[in-house]
Amino acid sequence: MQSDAAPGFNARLWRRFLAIARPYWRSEQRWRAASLLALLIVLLLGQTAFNVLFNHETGEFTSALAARDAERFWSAIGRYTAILVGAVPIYALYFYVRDTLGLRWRRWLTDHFLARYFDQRAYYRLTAASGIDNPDQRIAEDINAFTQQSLYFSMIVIGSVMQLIAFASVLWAISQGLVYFLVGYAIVSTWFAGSVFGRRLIALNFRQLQREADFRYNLVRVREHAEPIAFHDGEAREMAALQRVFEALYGNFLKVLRWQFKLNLFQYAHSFLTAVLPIVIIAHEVLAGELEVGRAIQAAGAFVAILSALTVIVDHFESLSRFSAGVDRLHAFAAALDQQSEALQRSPDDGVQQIITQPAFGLSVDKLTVLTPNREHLLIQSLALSVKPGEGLLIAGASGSGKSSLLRVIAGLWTTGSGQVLRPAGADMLFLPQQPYLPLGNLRDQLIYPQFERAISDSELLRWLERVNLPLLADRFGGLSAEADWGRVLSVGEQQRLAFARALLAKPRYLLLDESTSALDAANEAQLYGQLADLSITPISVSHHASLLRHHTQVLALPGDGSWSLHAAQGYAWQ
Ligand SMILES: Nc1ncnc2c1ncn2[C@@H]1O[C@H](COP(=O)(O)OP(=O)(O)OP(=O)(O)O)[C@@H](O)[C@H]1O
Repeated sequence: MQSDAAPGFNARLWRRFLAIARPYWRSEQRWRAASLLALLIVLLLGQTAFNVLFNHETGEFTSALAARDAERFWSAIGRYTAILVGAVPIYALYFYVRDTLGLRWRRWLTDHFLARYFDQRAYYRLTAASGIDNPDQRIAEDINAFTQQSLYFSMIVIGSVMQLIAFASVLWAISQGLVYFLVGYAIVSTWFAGSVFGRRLIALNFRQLQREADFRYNLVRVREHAEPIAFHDGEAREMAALQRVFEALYGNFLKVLRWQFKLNLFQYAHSFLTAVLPIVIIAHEVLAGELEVGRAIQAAGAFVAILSALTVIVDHFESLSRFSAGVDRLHAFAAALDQQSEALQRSPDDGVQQIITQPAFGLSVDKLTVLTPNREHLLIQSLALSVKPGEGLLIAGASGSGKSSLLRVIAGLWTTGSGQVLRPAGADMLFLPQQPYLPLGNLRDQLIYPQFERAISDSELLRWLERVNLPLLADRFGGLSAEADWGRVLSVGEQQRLAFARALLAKPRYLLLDESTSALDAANEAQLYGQLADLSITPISVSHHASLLRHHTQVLALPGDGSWSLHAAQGYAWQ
């Protein structure tokens, strides 16, 4: 898996963050989002106000205790309790609103990325070309982390500014020297944290996200290919591969931990010093009787509040570095999706030739030259043919000669090469692969995929199952509403017949069959092809079965060197 460029903590990251964040705040949901954000800021203001009040009362009852003034002490405690009653709901509501807004943002951004992921089959092209590892993780987890963390950090920054304003006057009134010291201290510690830990931790966290995703992807592959692995007795090899991927994850995590340890040393030294420094600095005023103890405590509280506001970056360094790694991963994903769509929109004048597909009633190709997606191999050169309705085409040739590739071109999945394809649009042309795709869902879903909204009666669906020689299938699983992992519980031949029933039901004018009946016996195969003729569906088949000749009118022979020849199916001498 190719890695994205190493990230950094800089203006570029900020621009990337804005590029991902901005669309939601300009979307149709912006008013709702803005109101929740405004509410959040109000709640944050409330929190800051309560922090100041708490700090003040803490100073008050400490001074009262020091002066052994019971009345002053109990009245301060009374006020403290009243403040508490007001503060608790504000604090709780703050988190509820923040996370609700985060969740709404996540839903919008997920929809947004999913739409781009499925637009013009980007999910298909991405796997082949872009070098974007684990798009699933980017959609499922990176978006979640992005929305949550963006709000978390924004609120921290806004809260810090409020805290700064609220406490600055308190501290200024008590000790101006402390304010000067504090500003210098904040600048030095932020600079130190940034220069020593910055780049390093971000790059390590970036790699960690990637390795975690790789590990999970490898585990998913084992689950998906459990049967072939078991047939191969491949456990040792799979386990070794998984251990290797995990070792890479482990090694990187160890490095993260070592740097976290150093960062923690610094952060704890920083925070303990913060607790004691202000008292040390103003102790002489208290000792000289110029300042009440409570005022000193209040000053120390204000000092800590302001310092934490000024050093937000130091305090949140670890999570900020993970956040920026996630921003980079999402940005790379978005950029790859944009690239895909730009490449598709590029006109032939841009110098890169593409196969042009246009809608038509029948199917024909002209001057069609097909290259592999990396443009390295010429598969077919200057092909010209037309398939009239009712006159099926059988594509024959050695393995690797480009038979399936031609179907991919006709289906519009590949555009590398030149020439023209005229083909029926949309549902008038359908594709049946050798290994059928059986989506998650019940038996009914398998038959009507992908048009789930189509209303077809159960009796009709059952009739279609009978027509592909699966009369007992529904009964066997408890009816059409039965759910199962169909790819596992059905034999490949049954899966092929089920997919065939789906194709018959959709009744396209042309059906592309890529060895779609390879697992069936000759009688079943003949019966299915017979159904195509009954429904006036014209087959364009890739097959190694000579028995299929009689269901087609023409044969396209591909020897594998780019050349081709077209023959009448009747009397064709199968090689
Ligand atoms: N995504 C791809 N990128 C690069 N080369 C590819 C890609 N897909 C297929 N090829 C290559 O293109 C050639 C033709 O592949 P294709 O799948 O069309 O063969 P085929 O004639 O259908 O073979 P078979 O009968 O074995 O299924 C092969 O050499 C294959 O390795």
